[in-house]
Amino acid sequence: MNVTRPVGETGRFEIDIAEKTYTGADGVPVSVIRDFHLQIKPQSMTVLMGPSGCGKTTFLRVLAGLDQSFDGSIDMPADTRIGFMFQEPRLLPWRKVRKNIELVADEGFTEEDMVLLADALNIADKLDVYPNELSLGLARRAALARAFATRPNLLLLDEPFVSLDEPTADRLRRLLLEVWEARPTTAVLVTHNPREAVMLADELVLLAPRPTHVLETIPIDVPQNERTPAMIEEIFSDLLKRYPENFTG
Ligand SMILES: Nc1ncnc2c1ncn2[C@@H]1O[C@H](COP(=O)(O)OP(=O)(O)OP(=O)(O)O)[C@@H](O)[C@H]1O
Repeated sequence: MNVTRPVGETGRFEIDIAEKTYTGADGVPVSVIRDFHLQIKPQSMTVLMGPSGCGKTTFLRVLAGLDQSFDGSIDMPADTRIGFMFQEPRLLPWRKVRKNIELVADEGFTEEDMVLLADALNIADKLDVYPNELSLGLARRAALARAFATRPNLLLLDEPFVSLDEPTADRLRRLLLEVWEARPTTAVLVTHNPREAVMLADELVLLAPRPTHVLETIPIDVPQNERTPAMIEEIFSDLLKRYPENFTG
């Protein structure tokens, strides 16, 4: 494997994965990512959409540095701190929510920061309970608080709102936007939900089936906080016409 991380040379996030393979149970290598090139704009929200099993989680893990066995290079600013919100909240069940957040928080994270973050995510009254007392929606909020407490400049979110009822998912998307807009962070989010993608993305990236690569990068220029439900529907219908295979109603 040839992994290079020329950290901080460009000040941008520049991803160039020639190939990422897994070895199957039969010992045969399976290519999951191939010829994947993507530039992520600092402080933007990049949303990745692609077919099931195409390699989205694998890509996030490679980007986070959790998986370093690939051919290619990933260039990002030297001081990049990465926050990762996994599909499952992954809170430590034997620690109260507050402790889960404190354990990963950045050094300068104060009680005042904790209160501000908990207020922003509407979990102020849940800080002193254990994770197994939380609904999935609340656990996701706690996981989001934990991700932001690291004060990441690169926040990776793997289907953060999947398996939630729509009103809860919608509230959480708005909370994510509020917290993200308040502390500009480069974010990369994976979703299967096209309306969610249109609501959140500055750049919407369509991915090919496995071995995955970028099919299309679609900028959405209207600021997220100006996107009304009608506008989201309009952008969605337009994309449905232009990319019928990638967007389904
Ligand atoms: N550790 C592993 N070893 C072998 N194969 C793996 C491993 N992890 C994932 N895979 C395979 O790699 C492919 C891509 O998996 P990945 O989880 O990255 O896809 P995904 O696009 O995130 O999927 P989904 O849309 O279902 O969340 C799948 O075929 C999966 O079975």
